[in-house]
Amino acid sequence: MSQIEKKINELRKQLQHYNHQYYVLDNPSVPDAEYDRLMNELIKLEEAHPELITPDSPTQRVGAKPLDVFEKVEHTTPMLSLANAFDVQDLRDFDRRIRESLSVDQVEYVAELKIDGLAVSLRYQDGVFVQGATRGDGSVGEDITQNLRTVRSIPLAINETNPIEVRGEVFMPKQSFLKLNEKRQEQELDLFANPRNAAAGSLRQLDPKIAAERNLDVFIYAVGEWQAGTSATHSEHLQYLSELGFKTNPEWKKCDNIDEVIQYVESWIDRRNELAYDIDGIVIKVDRLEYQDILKTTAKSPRWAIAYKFPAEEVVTKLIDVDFSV
Ligand SMILES: CC(C)(CNC(=O)c1ccc(Oc2ccccc2)cc1)c1ccc2c(N)nc(N)nc2n1
Repeated sequence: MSQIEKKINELRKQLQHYNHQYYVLDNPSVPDAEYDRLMNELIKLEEAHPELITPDSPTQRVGAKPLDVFEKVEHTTPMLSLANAFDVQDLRDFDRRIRESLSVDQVEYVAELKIDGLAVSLRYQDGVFVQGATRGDGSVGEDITQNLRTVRSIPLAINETNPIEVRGEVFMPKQSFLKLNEKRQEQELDLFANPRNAAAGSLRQLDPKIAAERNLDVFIYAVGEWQAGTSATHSEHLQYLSELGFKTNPEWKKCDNIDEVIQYVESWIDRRNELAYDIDGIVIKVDRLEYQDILKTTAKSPRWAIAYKFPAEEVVTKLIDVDFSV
């Protein structure tokens, strides 16, 4: 390996580490000036040696040209939707049905925040991000790889060489949403009605340079296709996803029974305005994967998971309701 290649690989490793600290762990470990100096040094070296550029290089976030159309993508495992629960009794019914099906007295659950964004699927081959898609109808989505590459908290490379597909929610933080609408107001453009629509509208842009400016973020919450999977529980999956370099939501909680789930749900009903992003409920999943396999799924949603929906917050000002249902 030449000195140049050594230098390029060293810069990539450093920048990938700094990116992980800044965008995934929200814990910057180097001054911006130092980060920019290293990035400029890598850009110059790659400009001088374009044959050494790889798709997972930190310089390759924003694609050059806009697409004409989004290609269709078939999901190898369905991206399931969730049945809803609207009150505590619905949660107790959910738990009773599961305990009866499994003939057990107690079931452990994982409770997670339900981010109000856009569901996406990310595929990695040989540790490199190769394709990203919208949920679509659950079986067929749209290829938005170019736009997802611009989401800084989506790693372009992970330390898992087996093929793996993960699912998560892309969202726009509340502050970014307010700033974007202020800018659009100045430019006399239509305003986005809420952060979810703004995120959907950003991911539907054919030009990745526009998506790159929208400060989108992601939380990964499930493993889809993964031959090498050896975890026994969903909570182990969440820990593993984080070790692989994915941004997972830190508020998830392992609950020993449905009573603990209900405490968690009730604790968040009044706390959601503390969060930097919108949530529209809590997702509750049976933790043991063997139980998930026994319970299986109905036509479109798992029997082992449910979404507790919060009542919609009253809308103070009704803005133009932009519909970018992706
Ligand atoms: C539970 C699941 C539907 C994801 N899970 C899947 O899509 C899924 C799909 C096939 C699976 O089974 C497989 C079958 C064959 C091979 C591999 C997996 C497992 C999970 C879901 C959906 C939306 C969520 C959301 N908005 N927020 C949070 N926090 N969690 C969420 N979780």
